Parts: sequence; structure tokens; C-alpha cells
Amino acid sequence: KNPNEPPVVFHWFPLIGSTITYGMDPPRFFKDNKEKHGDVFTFILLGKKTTVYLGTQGNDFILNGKIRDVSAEEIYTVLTTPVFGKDVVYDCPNSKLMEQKKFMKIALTTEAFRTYVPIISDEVSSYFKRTAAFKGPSGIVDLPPKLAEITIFTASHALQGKEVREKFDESLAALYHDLDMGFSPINFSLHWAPLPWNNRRDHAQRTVAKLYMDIIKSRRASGETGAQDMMYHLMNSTYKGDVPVPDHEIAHMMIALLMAGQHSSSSTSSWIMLRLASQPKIMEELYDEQVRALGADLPPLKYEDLAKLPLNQAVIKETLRLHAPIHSIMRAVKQPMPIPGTKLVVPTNHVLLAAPGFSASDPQYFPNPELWDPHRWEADAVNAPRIAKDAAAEEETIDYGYGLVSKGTGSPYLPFGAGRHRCIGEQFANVQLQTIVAMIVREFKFRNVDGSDKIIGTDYASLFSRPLEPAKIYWERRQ
Ligand code: HEM
Ligand SMILES: N#Cc1ccc(COc2ccc(/C=C/c3ccc(C(F)(F)[C@](O)(Cn4cnnn4)c4ccc(F)cc4F)nc3)cc2)cc1
Repeated sequence: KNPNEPPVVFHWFPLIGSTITYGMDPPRFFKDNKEKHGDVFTFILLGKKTTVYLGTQGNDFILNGKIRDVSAEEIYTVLTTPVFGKDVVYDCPNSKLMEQKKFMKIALTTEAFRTYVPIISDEVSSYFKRTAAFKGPSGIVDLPPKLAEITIFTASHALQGKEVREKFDESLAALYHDLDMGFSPINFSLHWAPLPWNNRRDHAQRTVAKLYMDIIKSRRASGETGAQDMMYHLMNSTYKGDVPVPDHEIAHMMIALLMAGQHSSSSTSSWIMLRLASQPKIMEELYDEQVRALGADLPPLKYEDLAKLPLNQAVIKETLRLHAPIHSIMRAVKQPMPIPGTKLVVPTNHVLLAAPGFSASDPQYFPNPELWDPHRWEADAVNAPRIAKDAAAEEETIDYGYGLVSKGTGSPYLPFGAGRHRCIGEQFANVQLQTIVAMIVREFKFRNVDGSDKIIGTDYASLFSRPLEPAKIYWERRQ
């Protein structure tokens, strides 16, 4: 037992290690082991020595790690490259990923969001008009699958473009499903296995990539510059040295953005609706907020309206505090990493694991942390967050080549990560989620089937944590 290495979590078997206890309930696993070992401890995950570093210092140590010390691509590429395709995201040097994130951000501007809000709200209204599950005045429905559909229709139409949206009514939905089956944590180790679902994943990746490349060719041939969607901007981007982005890389980035947006938003929107069903009072407050801010006739939603709905925004913020879709962020250790303030050194054969969501449930920062209380984000709220008002730390930003990003130093609330690998989809996700919630609040009232304030458990087995299914709620159409 090496005194300079973090303590190892007890386990019976070398390969399995603590995979099951961690995989079943990561927050529970982190809490139990923090009590035994403190903020830094090592456990065996699928045969790999995985060193967890909890708390804001852990978040900083891992998410702001130097490029010579930590690598995201080394861990993630086995999972993402078979799904996205080659030469993009984690299948290329980090410097190339930074340029790709710069290109992606060009399509994610407030000007673009102005056009996205009507698209998203129309997709939501027409969805509820045509789907059988919401026929009549009221009923009981298993929510998550419905929200997964709403998410893919709204994101594909707004972000991917009309041609892609129309394909989801035909072949693309099934192909997306096959692609999705390959997007599972089991593939962290079995990515190579010629398992049936990996073959379907590979066929789907090639077919979807071809679909995108055909759209690129037809747009280039017709020269139409239609909507300023993601594909348009990627087609007009060049790497440094004026190298145009090859068509297959555009297609593969489009798949990556589709997968990113889909899982994170559908999980989050499901949690939002289930939380509103468990606290119907909040759903009424959201409706009243719209009537007060936009007028009782509730005119068609536009981008500028979202800023007039603070409770609507807080509902998303509070949901991401308790239900961050990415519960574990991992990095390979490239050279021994001394942990400041201790005599511990993390060796190179370890994987680092940050769990930003853990500090978002820490009573030190969030009074009554288990309470879903969107009002806590208002000024002078009873459960207001206790986050160090250290202006310097709060402002600390850095530019890795795709614009200024927050280092998140000292922040216990990082659902979008921090530092070099920080999310670039935060603003799009907020526009999409705020619009979906606002449109649903206009049409429906939700409550739990048994009228209780209970909330369903979390499924941690897939890549993005999400509600256990089925998750049924009672809905009624607002008069
Ligand atoms: C509620 C919605 C979302 C959440 C909670 C979320 C969360 C995150 C987190 C935690 C990271 C950091 C991953 C790491 O450090 O390993 C990340 C990175 C990223 N996300 Fe998101 N995301 C969301 C939506 C989106 C959307 C809609 C897009 C695209 C339109 C997107 C694209 C990306 C990209 C490109 C990265 C960069 C990965 C890297 O640099 O390694 N995300 N996201
Ligand atoms: N037995 C067992 C057993 C064992 C263990 C477990 C559970 O163990 C774990 C451990 C780690 C993880 C990590 C999640 C993880 C990481 C990276 C990514 C990503 F890269 F894919 C993403 O960041 C995703 N993203 C970003 N923004 N929105 N989406 C992304 C980036 C850029 C991009 F362009 C497209 C992207 F979509 N996705 C998810 C999940 C579960 C269960 C069961």
C-alpha cells in the first residue's frame, strides 16, 4: 500500500472492483467513500484504477488540468468515435477539437436563437396536436419517451435543419436508435466486441453520415444559403491555414451534436416535467408568470420573451442542479499529478473522475439540497445558494481557442463542466428547454397519478443519468 497514492476502496474482485456499486448509484457511492476516505480515493471501474477527487478543489484539479497532465480523448474516443465517426471530437488532437468547437459556436448565436424559438414552439404545439397519447381532455402518460421525441424534433429542426428534421419522420428515427444503442457505458470496455448492437451501430453511423453528406452536396450544388443552421456554418468554416472542413468531418460533427443535444436535453426535460408533476403549484406559478409578463392572450413565443420569465429559467437551473445528465467526467492521467496540499501523487495508469453534481447537493453550498426549489435562485430566497461571492474566482475565464470560457473555480454548480472541455451547447440547451417548458405550461396541468409529491428514481446505467422508466403522470388540458 503506497502512502503517496490515494486510499483504495475495498473490493473483492480485481476486474469488477467497485463497478457495480458505483454504476448503480454514483452519488451514494461518492458519499459513502467520502465519509471513509475524504475527497480523494481510488476505486476499480471496469478494471481501471479510477481516482475520484470530490468538491470544488477536485473539480478545479480535473477540469482545469493541463493538457500535458490529463487527456479526455484517451478515455472517451472508444465510446464516441464509433458513434460520431472518425477525425472529429476525440478522434483528433485536442487543438483540432478546439477549432471544431469554435466552428460549432458560430451557429449558436442569439441571432440564430431568434429563429430557433418559433421553430421549437411550432414543433411542440404540432406534436401535441398529432400525438395519440394526448388526445381528449386528460389522461395518464409515460412521459420520458414523449419528451425524447419532442427533443429530437425540436433540436433536429432548429439545429440540424429542415431536411434532417423531415428525415426523422422516415428512416432516420430507426437509424438514430441503432446509433444510440452503441452509446452505452458498456462500450467503454466492449467497444471492440463484434456484438450485434455494435454492428448495427457501425451500419447506422455509415448510413447517417452518408445522409448528411448527400445534404451537404445538394446544398452546395443548389448554392441556396437557406437557414443559418449548423450545417451551413460548418460548410463555411476553415481550419487554420485556410483548410476547408472535409465533408465527412462536417457529417461526423453533425452526428456528435445530434447525440450531445438529444441525450442531455431529453433527460433534463423529462426531469423538469416529472418535478412539475410532483409540485403542481410551481407549474401554476409558471403559467401566471407568462400571463403577467406576456399578457393573458399568450402571444406566440419569441426569443426576447424568455428573458422575461425568470421562474421558467430557474426551473431549468434547479433541475440541472439535482439531475445533471453527465454525473461523471473522466480524464486519463498522462504524467504523475501531485495533489496540492497533500503528499498524494496520482500515477499515470490511473483515470481521474470528477463529479461536479456531487457538490451541487452539498448542504454547505445549498440549504435543503434535496429539495427541488426553483425559487432558491431568486435574490434573498430562504434556500439561496451559499456560493463564495469571491468576484475574482467567479470571473476567472480563459480562452482555449473557441472563446472565453469560465474556469468554474470554486463553483459547486457546474452542470456544463468547466475549462478546456466545457460545454458549448449551454445557451442552445437553455433556449430549447425554456421554450419547450413554456409551451407545455400553456397547454397542460400535470400531477402525479397518486397525487403525491414523490419523484421517481434515477437510472445511472446508461451514459446520461435519466429517470427510471416508465415514469407515468396524470395530465389535463388547461381550459
Ligand atoms: C442540458 C444540456 C447539456 C448539458 C448538461 C451538457 C453538459 C456538458 C458537460 C458536463 C460537458 C463537459 C464534458 C467533459 O468535460 O468531459 C459538455 C461538453 C460539451 N457539450 Fe454539452 N451539455 C448539454 C447540451 C449540449 C448541447 C445541446 C450541445 C450541442 C449543441 C453540446 C455539445 C457539447 C460539446 C461540443 C462539448 C465539448 C466536449 C469537449 O470539449 O471535450 N452539449 N457538455
Ligand atoms: N457495469 C457497469 C456500469 C459502469 C459505469 C456506469 C456509469 O459510468 C459512467 C461513467 C462515465 C460516464 C461519462 C459520460 C459521458 C462522457 C462523455 C460524453 C460525450 F463525450 F459524448 C459528450 O460529452 C456528451 N455531451 C456533452 N454535452 N452533451 N452531451 C459529448 C461531447 C462532445 C460532443 F461533440 C458530443 C458529445 F456527446 N457523454 C457522456 C457515464 C457513465 C454504468 C454502468
